[in-house]
Amino acid sequence: MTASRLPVAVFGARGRMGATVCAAVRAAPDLELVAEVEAGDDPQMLVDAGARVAVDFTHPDAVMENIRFCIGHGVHVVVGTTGFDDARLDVVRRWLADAPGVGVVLAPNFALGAVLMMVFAEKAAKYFPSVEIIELHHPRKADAPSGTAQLTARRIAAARAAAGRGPMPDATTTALDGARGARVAEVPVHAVRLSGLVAHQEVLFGGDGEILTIRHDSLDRSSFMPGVLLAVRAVGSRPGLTLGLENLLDLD
Ligand SMILES: NC(=O)c1ccc[n+]([C@@H]2O[C@H](COP(=O)([O-])OP(=O)(O)OC[C@H]3O[C@@H](n4cnc5c(N)ncnc54)[C@H](O)[C@@H]3O)[C@@H](O)[C@H]2O)c1
Ligand SMILES: O=C(O)C1=N[C@H](C(=O)O)CCC1
Repeated sequence: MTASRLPVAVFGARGRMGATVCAAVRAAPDLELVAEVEAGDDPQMLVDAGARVAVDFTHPDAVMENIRFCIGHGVHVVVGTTGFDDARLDVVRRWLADAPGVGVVLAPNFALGAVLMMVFAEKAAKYFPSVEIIELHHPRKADAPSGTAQLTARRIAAARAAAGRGPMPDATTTALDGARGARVAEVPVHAVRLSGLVAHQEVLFGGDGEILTIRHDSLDRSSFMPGVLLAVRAVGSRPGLTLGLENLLDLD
């Protein structure tokens, strides 16, 4: 007897990430792609198709409505779309409170190496007086700075605060606005957009006579697929909000 496959829908199915996710779901023997939802489609199509999990790689302006719809219809959601702040996360938690048993896994970066980069950066944070982040992405990226850079900065800031580290000693005066990057939780973040890039980030830590650089490069969107499929398979057994792929990995 063949075990039944998990029915999966994809929001943003014709986008750069969505198309890659559709191909990965089609190629997975335990998953079945039952709905490809694009801008302008009625999301009811995924419910009618029997989807148990929906994956969202759309746009920060579209993702909240898609999540609300799925939670309201008892469909678990894997969210890769960026643009989440604490206020948005609270809204998702409120929706989930009215839908016991429904899970949402949300991660700004599903690449294993990027998750490890954030974990290592968090660990290094308390040892260095200075830190800056440079994120580099393809030129059609909608948002800046990236969700990954923002999460990395917040984690570094929290680790510095927990270790009792004060403000960074580095100069901030500039002749031109923006020359020192944007501040995310006091960490300078610099966003590069350049043809030829996919998704890259460097975290630079500076101390007395030494620099530690932690760098991750996604050279192809296939780098995100193992993480996305892991989340698709796990989300149904994780009611509530799971923030970050690291929660699904054994990182001990
Ligand atoms: N978490 C990760 O690992 C990861 C990796 C890559 C990209 N991203 C994020 O994913 C998002 C999408 O990136 P992309 O490069 O694929 O963008 P893209 O512009 O190539 O694709 C987005 C697609 O979503 C569609 N869309 C817009 N509104 C929609 C709606 N309401 N319903 C259904 N479809 C809708 C668009 O028509 C488009 O086809 C961005 O926020 C990006 O930062 C996250
Ligand atoms: O291509 C993008 O857009 C990406 N966005 C994520 C982010 O904003 O952190 C990371 C992966 C690629």
